[in-house]
Amino acid sequence: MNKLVIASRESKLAMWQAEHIKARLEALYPQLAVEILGMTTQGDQILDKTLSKIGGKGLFVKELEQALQDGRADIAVHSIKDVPMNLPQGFALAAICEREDPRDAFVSNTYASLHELPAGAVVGTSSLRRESQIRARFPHLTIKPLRGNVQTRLRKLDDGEFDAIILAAAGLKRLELSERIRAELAPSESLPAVGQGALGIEIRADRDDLTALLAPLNHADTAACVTAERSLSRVLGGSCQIPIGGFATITDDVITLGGFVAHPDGSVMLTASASAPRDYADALGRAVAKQLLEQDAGPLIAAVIAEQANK
Ligand SMILES: NCc1[nH]cc(CCC(=O)O)c1CC(=O)O
Repeated sequence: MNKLVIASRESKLAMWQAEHIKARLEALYPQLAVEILGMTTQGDQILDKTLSKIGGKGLFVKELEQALQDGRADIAVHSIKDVPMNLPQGFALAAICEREDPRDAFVSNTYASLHELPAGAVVGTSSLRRESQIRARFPHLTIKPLRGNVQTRLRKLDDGEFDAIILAAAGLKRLELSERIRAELAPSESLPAVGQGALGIEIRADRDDLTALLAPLNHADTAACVTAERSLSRVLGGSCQIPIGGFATITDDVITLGGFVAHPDGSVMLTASASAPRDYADALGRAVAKQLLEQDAGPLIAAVIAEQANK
């Protein structure tokens, strides 16, 4: 193989991520010519509705999968957070790369932290996960929807539509916008989204020729943690339609996974955690999901989905 094409969304963050993988592949394989095919997805185009209403995460990946299917591209680079828990038939994740900062970031031009925000202050986020956790701890704040790519969200903050916004620290750091971060939210304050901060490389499942080539990009610890997180979310039917979080860490080959399911208004917050050896990442995710289901996460999720549909 002497040429490889990467399919990527065209947002600045997606392009940074694609360039990053391109550079890593070129360093590994000096003979390989790597090109990037930028494309717009439905998730990028429909900006006036929340993700939970337009159908969620799949909207950011479908067009890229079509390019893999047609042979216009060999690999697709995604924020693994945006990748549905079940890939469509015929596609596979070939690598999960080392994670950037997994935390959520508090961004404001006026206030240094969530604690400083006065009653009625407006916080921008369209993530039900972020919304539920903020409402549970700070019921006096107002949450307003905020969509668009990272630059768009920052511009809306700067235009004065919000007192503060919450973004993934990883995206800001990659775009050299770290100085916008006023505070990083500890996982105990804002449990990250499943996979947040990690990149995933998707291929067509029949591209055996790519498996060995991409293997060096896989980061074993990140892959173990993200596998546990995605397993948790998969059991619970996780998507952007429900407030769900999952975050795993690994120390001495033992993975510890915490997860939650909540009502968007923060009135119900079910939490669970467990640990397991690294080879049991998938089972660990299922075990933490089971703990949540034993706390009646099932009816809560059904009720939340029904409420969202009626909004
Ligand atoms: N939902 C969009 C999205 N997908 C991935 C990231 C950030 C980077 C990452 O998690 O890898 C973001 C932006 C955000 O949540 O602020």
